Amino acid sequence: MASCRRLSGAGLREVLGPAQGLLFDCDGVLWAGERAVPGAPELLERLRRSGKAALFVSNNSRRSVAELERRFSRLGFRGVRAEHVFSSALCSALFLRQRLLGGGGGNGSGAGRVFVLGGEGLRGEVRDAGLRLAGEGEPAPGEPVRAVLVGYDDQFTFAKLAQACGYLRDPQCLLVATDPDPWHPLSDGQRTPGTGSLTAAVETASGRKALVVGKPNTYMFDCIVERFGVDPSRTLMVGDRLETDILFGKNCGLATILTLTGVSRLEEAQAYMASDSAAAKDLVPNYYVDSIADLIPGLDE
Ligand SMILES: Cc1ncc(COP(=O)(O)O)c(C=O)c1O
Ligand SMILES: [Mg+2]
Repeated sequence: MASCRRLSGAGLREVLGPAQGLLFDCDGVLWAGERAVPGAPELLERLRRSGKAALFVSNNSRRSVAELERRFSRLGFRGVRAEHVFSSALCSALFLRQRLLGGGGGNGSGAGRVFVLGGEGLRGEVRDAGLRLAGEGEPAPGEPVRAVLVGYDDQFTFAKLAQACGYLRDPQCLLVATDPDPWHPLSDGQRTPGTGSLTAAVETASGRKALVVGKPNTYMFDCIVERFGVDPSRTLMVGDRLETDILFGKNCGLATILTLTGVSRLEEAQAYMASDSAAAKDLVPNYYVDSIADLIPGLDE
């Protein structure tokens, strides 16, 4: 059972030594806004030197993985390539390709279109997966919209909501959401709405329930396993949000580490641990650290 133990001293080597690799959430773990967490770039460098894999799983659907690769580099993380990054934008596009094209490639003709609530980063991933977007390209009379994809859309409007609901009257039209995140912290202590809040609006207005691709759903891990041979028993999940990252780790059979540089507080993890509910226990991390820089002493020189 998860025990929410501080990871320090000899415990660091005990836990990191046998690990083949680590999965890192991004926002709140590696960086906050435009600022890298102090020591995080050095940790990744040390992991590389120790021969341990580092892969990245983010619920942020704003950017394409190509943009995320540039962000890593801009914030001082060296050697992170796009193929190491599994964002909810990329994985939602892969999920839709599987559902609408049966996993095959092609130009998406005949699969119907996808109505995307989201920005250019998300739209680009859907196009790159070989799917066609509603409202783009050659008009094909009568071509149905086969899926509504809800992502982070800072241009969300009543008109778009109404349009999505129109498509969802067709029971064949899928309702898919990139991630369940309700809100995100801003640097001034305020909060900004996340995709989960937009998805709730679409669910309420359409009477449908969305398939949510991002963490805590295990789909991202399925994508990772398909691309890289990952052994869950030798992989650690590091995250800052209990309800997404830590539950994702638990759902995938990974040991989990909560870092306190982001959304969730230690007291919340302790409250879940003290709860009688079995579901609450799934949100308790195995370990916690103040910052991922605290992992550095557990690695060989
Ligand atoms: C729009 C959006 N979605 C999701 C996230 C969460 O991303 P991650 O899973 O990397 O913490 C953020 C973080 O700031 C965000 O701004
Ligand atoms: Mg995070």
